[in-house]
Amino acid sequence: MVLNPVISKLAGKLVVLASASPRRLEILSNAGLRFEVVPSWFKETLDKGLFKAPHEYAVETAKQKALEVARRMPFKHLKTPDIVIGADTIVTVDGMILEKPVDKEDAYRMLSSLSGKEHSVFTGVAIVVCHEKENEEVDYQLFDFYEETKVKFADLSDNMLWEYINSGEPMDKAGGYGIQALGGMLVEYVHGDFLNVVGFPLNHFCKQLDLIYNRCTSSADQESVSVRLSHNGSHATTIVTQPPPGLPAQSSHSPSSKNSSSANPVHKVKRKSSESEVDESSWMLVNSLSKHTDAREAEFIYNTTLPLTASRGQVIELNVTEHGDTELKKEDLQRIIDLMDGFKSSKALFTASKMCVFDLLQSRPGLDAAQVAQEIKASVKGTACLLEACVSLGLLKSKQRACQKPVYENTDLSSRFLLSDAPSSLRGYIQHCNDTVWPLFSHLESAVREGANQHEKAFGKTSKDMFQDTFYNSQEAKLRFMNAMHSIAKVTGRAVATAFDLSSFKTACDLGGCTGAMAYEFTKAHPGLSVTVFDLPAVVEMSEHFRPLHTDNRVSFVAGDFFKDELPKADLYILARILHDWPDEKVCILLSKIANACTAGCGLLLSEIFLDEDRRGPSRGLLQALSMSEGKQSSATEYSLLLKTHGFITAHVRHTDNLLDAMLCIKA
Ligand SMILES: Cc1cn([C@H]2C[C@H](O)[C@@H](COP(=O)(O)OP(=O)(O)OP(=O)(O)O)O2)c(=O)[nH]c1=O
Repeated sequence: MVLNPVISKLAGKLVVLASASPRRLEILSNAGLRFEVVPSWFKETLDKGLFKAPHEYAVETAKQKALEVARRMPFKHLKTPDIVIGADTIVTVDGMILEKPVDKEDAYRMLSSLSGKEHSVFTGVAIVVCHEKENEEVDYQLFDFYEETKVKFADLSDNMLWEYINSGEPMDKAGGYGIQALGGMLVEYVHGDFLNVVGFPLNHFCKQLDLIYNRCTSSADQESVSVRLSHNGSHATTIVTQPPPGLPAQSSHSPSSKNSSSANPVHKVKRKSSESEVDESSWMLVNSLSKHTDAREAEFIYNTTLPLTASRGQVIELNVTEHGDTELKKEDLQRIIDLMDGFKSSKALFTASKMCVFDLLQSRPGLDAAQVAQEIKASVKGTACLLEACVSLGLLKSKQRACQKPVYENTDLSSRFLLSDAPSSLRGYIQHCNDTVWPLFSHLESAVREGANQHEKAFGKTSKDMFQDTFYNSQEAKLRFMNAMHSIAKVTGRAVATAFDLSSFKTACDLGGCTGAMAYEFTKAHPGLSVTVFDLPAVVEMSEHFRPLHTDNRVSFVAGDFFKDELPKADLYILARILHDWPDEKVCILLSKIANACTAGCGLLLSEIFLDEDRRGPSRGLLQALSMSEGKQSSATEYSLLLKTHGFITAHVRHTDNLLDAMLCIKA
């Protein structure tokens, strides 16, 4: 192809975009590049004061984003990419660097500082080329560059600014505006690459790829630094050959050049001293990325005492710890054992919970096995085994005085999550897992063979309407199901409710909001918000039982079927754990109804487990899919594209550390 000879060179390679930006995804996929998205976990917290020029900050951040993903993938995704692309966009005005606003006031400050003036938008881009060697070693080559575009804003009145801010558009964009959408109306002129402002300088990127793939024949010719990373042991290895600002550089790079290069972190190893130069002024960035260390938590320490340097193009090899291999094998074995025994642990938890062991030991700590057996009406032998198993799982503690029988009490974990009346009780959901999910999973092989749910085999019912057949077919089953939804919503609700600034919304409607547990979390988190819970009449009539003791009247209930009936009017619709259960046709009906009920600027807050873009995790979401409901599990991008077809623009995506992720979309 003449138009994209370089892009087509990447066909067949595993190209990874280390970015959660939907704009970058769109620009690169529009250019015909095929790639996976693995958003970087690198936190954009480099000290801006340490950089001589703003673009250096953007380039360094882009590098860190790309390297974090390049380093993480062999461990977490068990595959090594061929190329990782990272980018960082910043806006600079009057010597200040503007990134994404943290709230509306911040957006106002940013936009008013841009009003009537010309400013610069810089995007730093890093391309990490990975060469996998024998022994699972990886050489990294790093290429980076930046692009500057000048943008002039018209004079903006306060009214205009606030209307724009209230559209929700500024919040995930550098400088608080999106030139490609409503923000385009604020702009008088653009000098330079427009796509650079949107987040990715495509033209410069193609030129850079051309340099890498067409012009250079050997790595030594290129403006890059190679680093070899070994990941076949318990420690990863890499060394930094070029320090961040403030530390002495080992190799010069021209400040006027838009191409600079460096390579990066990680180590805890023995090095082969013969393969490196020794230099008193050298330094090394050390990151203890041990087998227990998650890259997200890894802490970087500057260690000025290690005399190790490298220059451009030089490959440095470091050894892993001598015991790396042995440790890994032990770990592997343990992992398999944990997987084999996983079902036993689950069932022990379900049984102890069902037999009220945790409630009993909360009210009467210090009982021995015989006393517990008597209370739960079970055999002493069986109870003793169950209690000991719970101790081994960290759910109970046992104490034993000399010559006496052991006595039991709850751990902090069980007091928090396993008591019937704990604020974060998961007992209802655990019971649902025992009574409903467990029987379904015992027919997993049939489910996999048939690609269909196993309700009939597990419960003896046909499942045209799963909810009616399984969850609402008796008063008792309905209460059990509502209890399950209530407990999970109470545990996840706060993280979802506080994921975004919702102050511009006054009324919300929680579709399929069940007992209102999520709705109460939303009203707690947002004092100006009232929430209507919309659910089936059979559910609404029972919702009284779940009403919290202390509440004002900002949560109300309306009975109806969201596929058939008119939806209550609201500024914001909430869909939490709904879409994954329904087939595409039904999802389409529901989203069309929401879209029709929304005027421009209305919000849709979607909360689900978002799969990683490469569908390799999280396992909670992928295991949930095995129950073979008619719906499916999707990634944030897939949800975002789905909602786009219904006229919603994704404003923010949040991967919470809780059980559910969230996405806020605005009706265009
Ligand atoms: C100025 C401007 C920025 N932007 C966006 C591009 C970037 O997505 C964002 C700047 O934030 P970045 O930190 O560069 O990127 P990101 O947080 O969106 O994604 P990641 O860190 O995972 O790579 O601002 C626009 O969409 N339009 C604009 O006009």
